[in-house]
Amino acid sequence: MSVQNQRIARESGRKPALSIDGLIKEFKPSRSFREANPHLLTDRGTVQAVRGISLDVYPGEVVVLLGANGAGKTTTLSCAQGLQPADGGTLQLLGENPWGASPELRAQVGIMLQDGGLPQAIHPIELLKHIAKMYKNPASVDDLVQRLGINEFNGTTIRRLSGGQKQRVALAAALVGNPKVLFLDEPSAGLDPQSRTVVFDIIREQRERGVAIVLTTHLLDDAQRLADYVYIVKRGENVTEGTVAQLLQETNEQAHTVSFTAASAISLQDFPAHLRDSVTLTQDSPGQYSLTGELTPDHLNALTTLFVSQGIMPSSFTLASRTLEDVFLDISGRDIR
Ligand SMILES: Nc1ncnc2c1ncn2[C@@H]1O[C@H](COP(=O)(O)OP(=O)(O)OP(=O)(O)O)[C@@H](O)[C@H]1O
Repeated sequence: MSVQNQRIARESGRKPALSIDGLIKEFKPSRSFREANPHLLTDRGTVQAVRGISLDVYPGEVVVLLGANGAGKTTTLSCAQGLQPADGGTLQLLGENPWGASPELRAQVGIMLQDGGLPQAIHPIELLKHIAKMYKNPASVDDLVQRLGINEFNGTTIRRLSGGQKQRVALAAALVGNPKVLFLDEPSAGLDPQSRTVVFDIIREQRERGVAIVLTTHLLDDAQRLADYVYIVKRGENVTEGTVAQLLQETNEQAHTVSFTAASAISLQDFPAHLRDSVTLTQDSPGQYSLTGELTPDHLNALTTLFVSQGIMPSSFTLASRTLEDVFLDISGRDIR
């Protein structure tokens, strides 16, 4: 499905819970930054951290915003949450401009920040009960505490909690008000596998309830598992968008990887000449190989024929198609900037 058709399917007569159109956000950089990067400055001496990002989030879907460090994700979400004013473009959160939004609107929005943003000197359950009192129809604090295993560490103040424990409290705090829109900044960062599974289940339940969820993450495996729709941004601009299936299909339908472990040295020269062009063979670590590219059954046949002729029994052999991580690295570049 094309991006346009995908958009129509998502809209289907509904209004987005969050709509961002052409967001611009500028910062006044430090003097040293200005001197080192004059080419990045606007006429006003500012730097544009966000240069026209647009995105929509509909009720009952998980939208994942992906981008390298500094791409503008946090700035975009912070404008969408009404924490900073935009310098251009339009934002609508549940029909209102989030900057200067009414308390009624704020009560319908749950925010889980990257650094927790929680008061430090209080115990977790006391904090959650306190937050619950601010809402007319709060969620059950007991349920959240039980689901997220908060009892285990309630004897400790927030300041002394581990990173993963703080994350769990921050998620509970974002959910206490039964929000219609949920912002999750790196919700699974630092979580152990058990907590990660619980957090994923909770996110999916919120989606089933019709909550509009927007999240950022650098864990692309998590993004692939959770996302109904993905936006990829780079240097403050949209680069591409779509469902995970659509992004995988559009970028390179044919690409697969065979990973295998072989005790003997193997080279592409061992393959029939007509099968060498469309693939690459790399040795990722001693004896661990990846054959990547437009693989056909002939490539698999050539590989197993090679195993037979050289008496190799691979200790592992995996065929995988491209992942969201491959798409992201192709789009955002593989180098650190
Ligand atoms: N208050 C600020 N003053 C100056 N520059 C800022 C400010 N906030 C953000 N920036 C700059 O804006 C750009 C975008 O930052 P932002 O935090 O939105 O990126 P991000 O995509 O969330 O990155 P990360 O993945 O590292 O969290 C960066 O270059 C950052 O240095």
